[in-house]
Amino acid sequence: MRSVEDILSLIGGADAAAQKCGIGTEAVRKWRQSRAIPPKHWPAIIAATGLTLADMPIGTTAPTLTEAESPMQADTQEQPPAGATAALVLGDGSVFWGIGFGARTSSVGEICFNTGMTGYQETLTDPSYAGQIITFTFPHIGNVGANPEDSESITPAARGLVVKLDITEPANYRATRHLDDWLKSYGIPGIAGIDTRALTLRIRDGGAPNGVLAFPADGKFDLAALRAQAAGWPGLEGMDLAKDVSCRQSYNWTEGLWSWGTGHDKAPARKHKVVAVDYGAKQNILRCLADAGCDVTVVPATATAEDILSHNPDGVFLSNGPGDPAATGTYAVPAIQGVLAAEKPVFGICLGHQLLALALGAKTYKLERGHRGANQPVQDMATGKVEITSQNHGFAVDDASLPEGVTVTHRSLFDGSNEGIAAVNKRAFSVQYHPEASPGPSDSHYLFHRFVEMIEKQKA
Ligand SMILES: NC(=O)CC[C@H](N)C(=O)O
Repeated sequence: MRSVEDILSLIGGADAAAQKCGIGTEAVRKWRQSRAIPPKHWPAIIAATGLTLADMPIGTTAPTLTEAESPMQADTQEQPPAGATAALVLGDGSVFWGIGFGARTSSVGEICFNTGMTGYQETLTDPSYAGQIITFTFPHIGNVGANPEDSESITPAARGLVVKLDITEPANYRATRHLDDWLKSYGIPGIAGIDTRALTLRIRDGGAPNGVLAFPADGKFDLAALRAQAAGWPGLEGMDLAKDVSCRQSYNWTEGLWSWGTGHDKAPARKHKVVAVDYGAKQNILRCLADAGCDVTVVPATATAEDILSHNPDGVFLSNGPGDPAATGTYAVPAIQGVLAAEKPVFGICLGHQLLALALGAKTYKLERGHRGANQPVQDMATGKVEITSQNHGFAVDDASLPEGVTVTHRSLFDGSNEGIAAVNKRAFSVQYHPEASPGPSDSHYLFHRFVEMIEKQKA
């Protein structure tokens, strides 16, 4: 990172800088005072100096955005500012200009934010992000590159990423690729130089907007068309995406958890037959099940109760996945009801939790703002203990709709929403958060053992 003074001298002084950025010298005085240059001016500075995003002075204290300074104001300009190569265009017409990376293409989806400080590769490959463009609030994205071991799926489902700083050269011994190169190979576009703090505040206050991330190969932006595309996207509500990201055929899972030195271990003795319904399963869930002694057969999202029961499972696992649970429920609910009627122990995570709730007769709804990050506190209602959890969901189970015999086992300490249920007279439970979090807190690993204990009791 360069200092403001350094940059001003490269440009030829405060007056030249003010002119290049189309602002007054008073504004440049503010840069000096705060020792930071607001991101909206970075493209012009980069164009004038040949520096990179990594050189931009971000300051040591978080800047307070006043109305006048808000990048949202400046970024509604119709022409790309000097140096801008990509744009994030929201359904309400606002435009954030920035610098593109990854694949030169454009994609449309819901713009959400994730507050995790680690695990961008796991996040980008979590199939539950299908249909979404992820804003990372943590600024150092790309610093550990990408590697073949940390993916949660074979093909990433996220539609794009929005970051503050340019992605740097990887600095980690496990890195085998630069994140930019990795993104290109999967056709995922990214945009840097965005004031992610301002964008996140906007999502927090106004809900997750739909938008287009455009990084056109020819450098041309048809804003009217991009605005129409963003506004015309139907949104995640009512959208079934699980069957798009699910496996097409059943298969057996054998890999265990990752450890230093040995990588992904082979799973220990497999004592219980578990069928995992793949609505977009994160692979570390399958590893956790295998590690807990389960012989896992993964079946497609559209598997019927008959298909599932034909494997003669000791227990059935319902995976996480993208989209609106109510939409996926049209085929998943009858299958889960059939499994419950056969009195098989059931464990669900995230979308699997929502689908179990629907199968038990409850309802789900879209959260005003989703939970996405690795530091989400959840209370276990039975013990009063607080778990720090990893989460990624935009829908939730409506407590008020839970039928008799279904209890709330966990609750979010952020907004009080439902984080877990158990069906008292059936061997079925589920959580909204991700106990397999990789990387992330491991407070909730006990849930995999709870599932195995449930299976053992049923077998005894
Ligand atoms: N991670 C998940 O399984 C997400 C579930 C669901 N698609 C939601 O957003 O709430």
